[in-house]
Amino acid sequence: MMRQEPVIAIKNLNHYYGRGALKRQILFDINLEIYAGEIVIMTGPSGSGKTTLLSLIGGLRSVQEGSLKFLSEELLGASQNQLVQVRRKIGYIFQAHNLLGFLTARQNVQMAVELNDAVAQSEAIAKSEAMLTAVGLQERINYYPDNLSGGQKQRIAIARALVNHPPLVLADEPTAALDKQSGRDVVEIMQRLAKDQGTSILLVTHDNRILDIADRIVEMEDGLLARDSQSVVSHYDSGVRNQNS
Ligand SMILES: Nc1ncnc2c1ncn2[C@@H]1O[C@H](COP(=O)(O)OP(=O)(O)OP(=O)(O)O)[C@@H](O)[C@H]1O
Repeated sequence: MMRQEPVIAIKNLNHYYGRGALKRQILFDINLEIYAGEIVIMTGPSGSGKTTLLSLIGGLRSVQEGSLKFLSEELLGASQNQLVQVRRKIGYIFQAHNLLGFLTARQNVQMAVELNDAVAQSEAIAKSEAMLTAVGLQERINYYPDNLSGGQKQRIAIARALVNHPPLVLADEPTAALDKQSGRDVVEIMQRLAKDQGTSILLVTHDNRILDIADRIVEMEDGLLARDSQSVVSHYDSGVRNQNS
């Protein structure tokens, strides 16, 4: 079977901050492909370039050198308008969930639906409630974020990121502020929804307790992609192990 086009295809990507004498290279010759439905976890020490790479993939920063394709569309040289269109096709989940405090759980999700396409309000409400139910918040639909736990707030953020069925979700430390069980719940919900919808997830984390949800783990080190496990236990490895046991 032929493999589909990757959702993300990065080739020989370099990135720099500063200019003139202060110019400093932050990313070095990054090569990475992410396919539909894949969950990729990115780890690496602080300052290794993870957030920079995530922001380039998310169309939040302009690509300077190399090639970065989102759904076959080249982002090197893309206009601001093109980047806006790309951002519309991506769900973002950040450590600080960025919910609006004066809106209820449902209204926070509904806003994402209404910003994205011209749907009737009743349909936007129905979609938002269905998504909040999918993340287990059916009893909390009309609550304000301040009256919910950290894990529940993060589940609203997941519902908001996934409600438009984006091909890609970018998550930066989504479990950082959560206790062990809530963090686990949150990533398992992300995993289930991603598999159901065929969404790819790129998740940056320092949280070793959630590595097992990944199809692949990539590791950044000093601006280089130091390690890329094509799968956590490759078929080849498990085959060899079986033969020898
Ligand atoms: N806007 C900026 N201008 C100049 N330098 C920056 C800027 N943003 C980040 N850097 C530098 O680029 C390097 C990579 O930063 P980045 O935030 O991508 O790392 P990170 O791996 O995400 O770190 P952390 O895990 O702490 O979030 C760091 O040395 C940082 O100081």
